[in-house]
Amino acid sequence: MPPPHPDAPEPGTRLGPHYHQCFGCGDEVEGGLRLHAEVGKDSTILAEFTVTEAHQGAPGLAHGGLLAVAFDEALGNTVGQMLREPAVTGRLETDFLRPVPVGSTLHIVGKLDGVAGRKVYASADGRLNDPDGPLALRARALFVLVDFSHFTTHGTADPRDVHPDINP
Ligand SMILES: CCCCC/C=C\C/C=C\C/C=C\C/C=C\CCCC(=O)SCCNC(=O)CCNC(=O)[C@H](O)C(C)(C)COP(=O)(O)OP(=O)(O)OC[C@H]1O[C@@H](n2cnc3c(N)ncnc32)[C@H](O)[C@@H]1OP(=O)(O)O
Repeated sequence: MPPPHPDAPEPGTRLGPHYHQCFGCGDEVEGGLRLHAEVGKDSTILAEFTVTEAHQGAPGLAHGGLLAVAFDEALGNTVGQMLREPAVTGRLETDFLRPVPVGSTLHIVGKLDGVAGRKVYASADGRLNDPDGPLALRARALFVLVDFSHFTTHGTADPRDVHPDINP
């Protein structure tokens, strides 16, 4: 494991949206997850997602795909904040261990597991309603480090922006 980047934010730092229209963390998206995140101890990212009626798959229960979005977001944040390099999800694997009811808050802890060239391995646990609550989901992901041109070539990011819309 490489150490965190020297510019990685300190434990306790609250992290704003990395992009205001991001479905996972953006504050301008109707029905988005509005995931809140902060830096935890030992290079972890702590994220919270409260399930609303907009996130249902069955009556009163969260949709599994949306829960996977929360993990994609928390894991992407873990990789981006700790390595301070742009990366995209190559693979995301999610174990759904307990139903997640509307109104509950998932407490997600993301951590880096390893780096091999451009491949970054990360994993996260999600607990119900309390950081020590019952384990509801577990996810593992492979992110691939990319140049910022990935977002200007394939998306609509402005090539003049060296840094995308990232807070802080
Ligand atoms: C400018 C400064 C910026 C600083 C940034 C700082 C801070 C950022 C902070 C915070 C960010 C916060 C939050 C982020 C939040 C959310 C995250 C959401 C992320 C997403 O939601 S993002 C959308 C979904 N995502 C995609 O849209 C990807 C589509 N895809 C591709 O764009 C290509 O597919 C790509 C680029 C992945 C690879 O393409 P490529 O041509 O560049 O590289 P290549 O194929 O050679 O792969 C290289 C090595 O990865 C292995 N590999 C690749 N894919 C694999 C797989 N699936 N399974 C197993 N291994 C895989 C290969 O096997 C090879 O391994 P090896 O080196 O060992 O041969």
